[in-house]
Amino acid sequence: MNMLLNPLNRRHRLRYDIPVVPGAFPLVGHLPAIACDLPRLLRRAERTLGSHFWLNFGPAGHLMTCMDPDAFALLRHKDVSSALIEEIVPELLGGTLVAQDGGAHRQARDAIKAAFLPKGLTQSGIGDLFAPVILARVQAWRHRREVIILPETGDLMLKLIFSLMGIPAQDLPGWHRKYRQLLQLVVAPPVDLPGLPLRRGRAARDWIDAQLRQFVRDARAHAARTGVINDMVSAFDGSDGALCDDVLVANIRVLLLAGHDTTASTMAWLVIELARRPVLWDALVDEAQRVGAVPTRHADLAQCPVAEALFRETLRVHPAITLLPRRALQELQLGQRRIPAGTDLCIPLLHFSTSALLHEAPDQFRLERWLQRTEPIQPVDMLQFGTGPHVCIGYHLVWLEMVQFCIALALTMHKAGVRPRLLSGVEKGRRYYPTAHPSMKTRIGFS
Ligand code: HEM
Repeated sequence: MNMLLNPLNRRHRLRYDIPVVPGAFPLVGHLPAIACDLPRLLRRAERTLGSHFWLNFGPAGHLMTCMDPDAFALLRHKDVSSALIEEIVPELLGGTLVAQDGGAHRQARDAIKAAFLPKGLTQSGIGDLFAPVILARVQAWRHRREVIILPETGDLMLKLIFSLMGIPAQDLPGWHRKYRQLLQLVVAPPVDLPGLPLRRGRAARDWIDAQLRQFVRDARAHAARTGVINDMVSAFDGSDGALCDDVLVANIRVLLLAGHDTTASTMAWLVIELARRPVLWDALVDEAQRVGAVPTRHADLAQCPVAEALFRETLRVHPAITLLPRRALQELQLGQRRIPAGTDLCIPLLHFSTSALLHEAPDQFRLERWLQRTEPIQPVDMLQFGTGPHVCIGYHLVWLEMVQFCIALALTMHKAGVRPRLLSGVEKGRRYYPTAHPSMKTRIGFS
C-alpha cells in the first residue's frame, strides 16, 4: 500500500541544513502518514535522509525528528521545554503540568505524584476498587462470546478512571457524554460557532471543571477521607506558595485524559497478542491458577511475572504514545548536529521502543526478555512512559491495572473452558497518532 504522502511534493528541501521529508500536503503536512503509517514513514525517512529530518505536523508546524538514541536523553535536558505541547493542544493541556517546565511544573507534579506511587495507591485501596469492576467486565465478555475489543477496553478504562475520581455510579452516563464532547477539542477546527466541535468541547470542559471544583470543595470539607482526589487536594493545600484551584482542577482533568486512550489501547493490544499466541495464553492461565485471585496490592504483583512481562512487552511492541514534542531553549548538540535555539523537536518513542540498537530481536514479541532478566528495570526499559521530569505519573497504576486485567481474564475464561481468538484483522484502521491504537473494529471471540 502507498503511504499517504503528497505525490506532487517530491522536492528535496533543507531547513537549517536538515532535510525536510518530501510528500507534505498543504495545511495537514505529513499528518495523514504520521497517523496511519508512522513506522514506515520513519524508516523511509531515515533510509533516504539520514538520522535527522523535519516532519510537518500541519497546524503545529515543522518538528525536527531525530532517530539517534541520544534524542531520548533530550527528555531529561534542562534546556529542552515542554511548552510546545500547550501550543499544539491549547484547549486541553493549557495551564497543566504536561506543558510546564521548571518550578511551576515541579510544584504541580509534587502535589499529584504521591497519590499514584505504590504506597499512595495501596493506601487509597485502588486495587480493591478496580478488581470487581474488571472482573464484572470480563465476565460480561464471557457471556457475550464475542466483543469488538477497543471500544470495550475504552469503556472499561473510563469506568476505572471515573471510579478512581470517586464519581458516583449513577452520574456515569452524564460524565461519559461530556467526556466524549471534551475529546473533540483535540481535533476541533478553530471556529467558535454554536453547534461546532470547539463550542461543544469548551462547554463540556466547563461542565467537567465545575464538577471537579465541587469534588475539591467536598474533599476539603471531609479532609479525613481517603482517595486520590483527597490526597491531591491536601498535597496542593500543603504546598509552599498557594496554587490556585484553577491549576488543581486543570490537572485533575488531565488525569482523566492521560489515563484513558493510552491504557485502553494497551489493554486491547494485550488481548490481541494473547489471542494470536496460544502459548502465552497457556502460560498466563498457569500463573492465574497459581495465584488464584486478582491481586489488589502492589506488593502482590511480584507473584505475577508472566502478567507483568505481558504488560511490558505489549507496550514495547505497541507503544501508545509514539512521539513527544519538545522545544530547544538553547543551541544543542544532537548526534552529529548542532540544533539552533528555538527548534521544535519530535522525540520518536515508537522508534526507540522497537529499535535494534536498544532491544535484541526487536520485532519479536518475546516475554523471555522480561522473565529472564536479572537486573532492575532501567529508564530505557520503560521508555514508553517517557523519562525525566515529565515521566508518566500513571506508570504504577497502569502496571497494577494491566496485571489485574490479565489475571481476571485468564481466571474467568479458563473457568468457562474458553480462550481468546482473533476473529478479524488489526491493521486496517490502525492508528499511530495522536495516540496509537489497533483497528477500532478488531473482534475477539471467546470459545
Ligand atoms: C499505557 C498507559 C500510559 C502510557 C503509555 C503513558 C505514557 C505517558 C508518557 C509517554 C508521558 C510523558 C509525556 C511527556 O514527556 O511529554 C506521560 C505523562 C503523563 N501521564 Fe501517562 N501514560 C499512560 C497512562 C497514564 C495514566 C493511567 C495516568 C494517570 C491516571 C497518566 C498520567 C500522566 C500524567 C499526569 C502525565 C504528565 C506528567 C508530567 O508532565 O509531569 N498516564 N504518560
